[in-house]
Amino acid sequence: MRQPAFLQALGHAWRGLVDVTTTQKNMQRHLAITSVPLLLGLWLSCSLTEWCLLLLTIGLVLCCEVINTAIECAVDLASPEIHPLAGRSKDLAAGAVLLASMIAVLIGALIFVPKLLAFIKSP
Ligand SMILES: Nc1ncnc2c1ncn2[C@@H]1O[C@H](COP(=O)(O)OP(=O)(O)OP(=O)(O)O)[C@@H](O)[C@H]1O
Repeated sequence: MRQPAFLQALGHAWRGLVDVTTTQKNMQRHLAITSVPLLLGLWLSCSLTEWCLLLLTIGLVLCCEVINTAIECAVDLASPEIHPLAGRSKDLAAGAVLLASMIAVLIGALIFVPKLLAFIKSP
């Protein structure tokens, strides 16, 4: 029996997530680093708003990495040989990941540094 179109699309999207997680070292690094703010958030009792901000920024970085990988695949297919535009396209996609990561670090610092300082100063 054929699956409904929505379930099929969900299956394709899930396959993409499994692909990027199992094949991309950078995605594995992002996922490993993600455990740091999650554990800090639990330990330092983040508020609901802070959790929303943390999850949004983590999601932003992970989504950028998925899109970066998709662009790399498409560029490799369209231009397996060296071409300035192919290089530019990959650099731009990687730049998006870097930008999202820098914003994530900044937001993490804004949330956790005051909490850590208060923890250190507390008797
Ligand atoms: N076809 C190409 N033409 C010109 N430059 C390229 C080409 N492919 C890759 N490059 C250059 O090499 C860099 C690294 O590309 P590569 O495909 O190895 O991605 P990567 O950064 O190693 O990503 P990942 O580690 O996620 O696979 C690109 O950012 C780009 O500057």
